[in-house]
Amino acid sequence: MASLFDPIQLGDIALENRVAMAPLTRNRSPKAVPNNLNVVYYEQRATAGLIITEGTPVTQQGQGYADVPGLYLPQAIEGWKKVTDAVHQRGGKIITQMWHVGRISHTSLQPNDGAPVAPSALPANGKTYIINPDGSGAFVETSEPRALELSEIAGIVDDFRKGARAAIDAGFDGVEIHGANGYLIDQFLKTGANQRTDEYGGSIENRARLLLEIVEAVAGEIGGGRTGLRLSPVTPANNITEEDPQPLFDYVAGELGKRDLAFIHVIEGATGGPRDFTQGGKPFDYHAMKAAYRAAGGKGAWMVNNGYDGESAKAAIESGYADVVAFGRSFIANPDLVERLKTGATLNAPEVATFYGGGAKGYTDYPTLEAVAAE
Ligand SMILES: C=C(C(=O)O)c1ccccc1
Repeated sequence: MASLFDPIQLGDIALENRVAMAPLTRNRSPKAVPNNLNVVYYEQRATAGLIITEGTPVTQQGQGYADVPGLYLPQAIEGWKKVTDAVHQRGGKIITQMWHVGRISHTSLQPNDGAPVAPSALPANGKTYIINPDGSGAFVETSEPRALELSEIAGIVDDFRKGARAAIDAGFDGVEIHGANGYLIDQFLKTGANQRTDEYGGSIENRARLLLEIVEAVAGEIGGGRTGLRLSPVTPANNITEEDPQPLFDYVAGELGKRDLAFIHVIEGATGGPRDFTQGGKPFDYHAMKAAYRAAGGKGAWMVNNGYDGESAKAAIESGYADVVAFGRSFIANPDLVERLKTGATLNAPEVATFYGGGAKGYTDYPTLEAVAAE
């Protein structure tokens, strides 16, 4: 029976333990370039079995929030090299989450102040975070999106392929494709945001087409053994809705099972909220989704996330349901989370007020057990 602290092979990536750091947006990389403070933050958390970086847009069009790091500027790749070197020197493993926000953006963040793009011209009626000309930060309404032309879609698929190559050039051990939380790929998957009438809309097969094309392009570029994918079947994040998630995600899981991937990362319930959240009026069966993946030949690790603590994480691994458990807020506040879970030590409480934006406070100043003992 496996334990949360046993090593595991995630495709081509060997992990020391099964505790992953979930992707966490922190808005601390001005001009989309990773900086030395980011290096310290990730290095501090290198004892994670796997670090998944914050969402990292593959293009400026894919950027939806101020001060998030990208994969599309040469100086950003140089910045990421410092991060990956530091984590590797501590013996850690790190991948980046490749992101396209779709409609969750604002004209001020878009190329030529243009409209954000989406499967259909349906606004998210949500909020995003921008930096005003005077340097002050502000949450604003997301801008009205425009529907992507059919002729534009191949270019977005290629942007993910190029992003994956850039990630490997920056020293990452692999990538996670961000297919969750109401961003572009999730917008195409779900009926609440996708009302296209071409081959990317309507049927489940058509709505899953973009996701599968991106998976194939990325795995084709860097190898499936260094490619993972994050999905969120029922989340309401960014006002995304789906009228019948089970058949959609059983189909997606079955199609992914036919492709070589290192892992599938599933957010259970509402992101950062209730695990029993549902859409379409009935409970979602995550075990059925995993069974569809394995039945189709899927050999990638099964990573789970959302509201896990030490005990429920250990149970999920020891039962054989999950192979890896990803922790978000706990890693914000506990750089040495693995040690704390192993020893049953009390966890630092995360300070929500400093989650997004700012500097070292609430980012690199959380104490480790070692630091407290040395006081
Ligand atoms: C990348 C995010 C996600 O996946 O939900 C995100 C973005 C902004 C704030 C919190 C989370």
